[in-house]
Amino acid sequence: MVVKSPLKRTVRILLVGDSGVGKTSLILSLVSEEFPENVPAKAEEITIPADVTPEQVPTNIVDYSAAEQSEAELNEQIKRASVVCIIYAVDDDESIDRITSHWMPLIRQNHPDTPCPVVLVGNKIDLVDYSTIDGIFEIMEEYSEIETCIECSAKTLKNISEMFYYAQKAVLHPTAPIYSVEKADLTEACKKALVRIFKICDVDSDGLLNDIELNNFQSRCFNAPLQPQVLDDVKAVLRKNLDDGVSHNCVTLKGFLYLHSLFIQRGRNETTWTVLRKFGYNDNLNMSKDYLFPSLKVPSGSTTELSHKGHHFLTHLFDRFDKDQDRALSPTEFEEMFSTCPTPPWGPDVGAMVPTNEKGWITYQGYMCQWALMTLVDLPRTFEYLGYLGYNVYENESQTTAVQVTREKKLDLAKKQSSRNVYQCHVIGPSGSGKSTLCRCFIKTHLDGKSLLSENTTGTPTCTVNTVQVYGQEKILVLRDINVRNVSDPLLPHEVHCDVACLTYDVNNPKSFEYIARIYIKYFAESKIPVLIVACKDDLEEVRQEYLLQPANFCQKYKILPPQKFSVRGHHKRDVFVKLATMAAFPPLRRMVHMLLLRPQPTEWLNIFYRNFRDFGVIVNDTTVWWKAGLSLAAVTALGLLVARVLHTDKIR
Ligand SMILES: Nc1nc2c(ncn2[C@@H]2O[C@H](COP(=O)(O)OP(=O)(O)OP(=O)(O)O)[C@@H](O)[C@H]2O)c(=O)[nH]1
Ligand SMILES: Nc1nc2c(ncn2[C@@H]2O[C@H](COP(=O)(O)OP(=O)(O)OP(=O)(O)O)[C@@H](O)[C@H]2O)c(=O)[nH]1
Ligand SMILES: [Ca+2]
Ligand SMILES: [Ca+2]
Repeated sequence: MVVKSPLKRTVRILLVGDSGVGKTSLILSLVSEEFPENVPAKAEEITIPADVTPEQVPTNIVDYSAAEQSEAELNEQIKRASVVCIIYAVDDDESIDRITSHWMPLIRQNHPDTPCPVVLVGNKIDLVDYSTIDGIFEIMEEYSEIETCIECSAKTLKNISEMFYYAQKAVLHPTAPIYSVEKADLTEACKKALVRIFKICDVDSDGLLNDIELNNFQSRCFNAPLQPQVLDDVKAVLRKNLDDGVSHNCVTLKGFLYLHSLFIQRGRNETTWTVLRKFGYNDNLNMSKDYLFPSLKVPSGSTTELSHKGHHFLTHLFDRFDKDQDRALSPTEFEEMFSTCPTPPWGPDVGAMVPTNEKGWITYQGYMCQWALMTLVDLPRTFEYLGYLGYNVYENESQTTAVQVTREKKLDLAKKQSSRNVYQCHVIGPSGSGKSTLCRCFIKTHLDGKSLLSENTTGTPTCTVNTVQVYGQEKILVLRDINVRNVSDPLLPHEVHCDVACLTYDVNNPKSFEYIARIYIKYFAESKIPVLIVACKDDLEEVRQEYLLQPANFCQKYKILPPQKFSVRGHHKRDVFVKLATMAAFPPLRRMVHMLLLRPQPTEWLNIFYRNFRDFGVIVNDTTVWWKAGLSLAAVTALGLLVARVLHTDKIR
């Protein structure tokens, strides 16, 4: 698939100029390829089909005649035109003076916002043996929207098709936005765009484009490789004209910019424009909305994750910019990576949300988690940044291929397993029960319990993201700390809705369980959302909860997994996260049927498992059902994980 360039759909060429200069004759000469002796005052509007025009764009040619049209009609036509050709007769000085005294002001007046490109056409050169071009150049300097001038003759047909070609080009590849004739240099906006393009093409980020990078650039933009001879010629031109256009046999940024100004000076604007459009720029040299925000339909109940391609692209990007290969991005590496974007996609506070190294620099894992989170909660932003980073150019397709839309949740539920890789877990519990600490533990794997507790936690974000292994497969879990101000405040639907809920209480606080018991009964007991109750601060003394049921009994009554003990000072802090991710990945198993044995002899769990089944009169089925997680039995045991037997939920209900 080739990325569609945001070209204008039709080109509308309007011919204006004083009476008798030859407008109608020019149009009819073009169409009939011979000079018509007798012409009407005004030619009918002509449409040239795309395939016979040099730029493959349908083109309308519109005549104007003062004899047939009012001032108002003329203004209307000027407004509708995508380019205006002002025709003068080379033998008529009056018609030349009128370019500046009448026509240019009239055109400007009708295009107050964005200038309309203009082509100056001197007709009837068959009548004189001099050129008017010198005087015309002066006018061109005065009006930047005048793209070109040309002298021609309707009578001898000289430069007739060229005139219409230039008009078409003036619309499709205008000079004014990219090159300042006055300064004889690229415009600032064009330079900025080309610098970004240079950086994206500079795959090894050494500030130079080597032959391979140049070739890739050429193939991507023009769908054809550079001939080796052409490469040498290009470098020879640079060496001849610039001191530092070539370095180590590679093209420098300065050389790259110089080449573009050379193309434009030679009238080859289309070369530069093709490059700019390929990299997403519109006619105003902004990155176009269509390019940055492709549309992708996401049914409700589905989520968005990075596809294999997206993952691959971002991994490659990371490797490119992790210059010292320490698997983390230093501030400089981070800045370099996002230098092709208007601003970085996330700020320095990201360290509080995803894994970092000891220095607080985002690790590869943290970086991928951050992208996963963005793709989940703010897909347009993922598209936008992939666009800035050059995904479309590298892959030669739209950013939508970097993302996959997951199957609707109800299908996951029906199939009793999920195809997703990213899950959302809501952490809910009374104030002080240890929610924030739990979330911090999730990402600060390099800190011990003591440092975790002593860390200054003000401004703790509501989200933490990390990877978790579920049966040997890497899943991403997003923990969202649901801050409830008052115990009596109701939870909003978006605070309830998630893939798994983690309800926390403080074993040391007798009043803390009641809150989550009520939350469970009110919001989760009847829902399909799996719930894990977490007994926090397990290192402190466990006290009796002031509630009609003690936590373990409560779980039994509601047929949910028994409370998972957790302490920042504990040794197996990750168990809780693995359990949450597993429950999210296998949603129908919200009742305790689903067991995950984390270490070879976690007899405690195994016992509870069987005991619970006995308690509820469930017959334990002996056949072991292995999840189709793509893992063989051997692989699972080799990983030290044991998947327990599973019963169909239906049997318990
Ligand atoms: N010698 C010469 N005569 C031309 C040329 N082009 C047009 N003419 C003549 O100039 C006269 C005016 O031409 P038109 O095509 O009617 O000019 P126009 O600009 O359409 O004029 P209005 O319709 O009055 O606005 C006619 O007699 C044409 O034959 C040319 O290239 N060379
Ligand atoms: N001993 C011990 N103290 C803990 C543990 N977890 C958290 N704490 C302490 O308990 C207090 C509350 O912990 P937080 O994580 O802030 O609790 P929270 O649920 O986020 O509270 P709010 O933000 O008010 O809703 C803090 O002083 C923590 O240091 C733990 O495992 N053991
Ligand atoms: Ca006419
Ligand atoms: Ca690094």
